[in-house]
Amino acid sequence: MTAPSQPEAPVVIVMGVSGSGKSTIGVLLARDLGVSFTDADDLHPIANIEKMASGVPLDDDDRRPWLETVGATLAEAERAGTGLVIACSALKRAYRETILGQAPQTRFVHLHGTREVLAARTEGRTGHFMPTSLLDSQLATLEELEPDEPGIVVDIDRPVGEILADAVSRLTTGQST
Ligand SMILES: Nc1ncnc2c1ncn2[C@@H]1O[C@H](COP(=O)(O)OP(=O)(O)OP(=O)(O)O)[C@@H](O)[C@H]1O
Ligand SMILES: O=C(O)[C@H](O)[C@@H](O)[C@H](O)[C@H](O)CO
Repeated sequence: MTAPSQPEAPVVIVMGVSGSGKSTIGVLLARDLGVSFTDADDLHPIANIEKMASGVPLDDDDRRPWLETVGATLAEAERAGTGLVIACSALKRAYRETILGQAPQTRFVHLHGTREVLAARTEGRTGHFMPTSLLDSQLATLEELEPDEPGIVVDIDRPVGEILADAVSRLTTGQST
């Protein structure tokens, strides 16, 4: 499907479960699209970070104010015409709809991988608050990006450069899932 019109400065959420590469790909995607980058992990209330760090998954109530902040941040980028890439898990369709209610031009890049690849990635990093033990809850919560949602699904089982090139090319030609 081809989107009807593409804003010159895109507003994009790089989404997916913990360890899917949102921060890694998001910062590079922002660079290539010529817009700023924000990591939604930096928008979580401290209580949410402490909860995840202690091995307890967030629930809808924990995520609600955070998603409002993410949506408001994207809406401001839309209004100002600056564009923005945000790395944000956006695991459920209802969360994505909340964000679209605030920032309707948002497009999603869903970084998609198997549990095996995801576990290898989270186990391979150090100094991050999110324990690998929460991966199963992240996967159980995830509702994959569907064809009628605005965005693309990108396979993460390949080098960063390939993922990035695929995402840039499909976003800039207006492809959707
Ligand atoms: N394509 C890739 N190939 C190999 N390693 C990768 C790839 N993408 C990301 N990584 C590595 O996987 C780990 C997880 O990536 P990253 O931190 O970007 O994920 P994330 O989705 O932002 O995670 P979280 O949501 O938990 O913060 C990092 O150590 C990163 O360097
Ligand atoms: O919705 C959630 O449960 C959270 O956003 C998590 O996904 C983490 O913040 C992120 O993945 C960092 O590890």
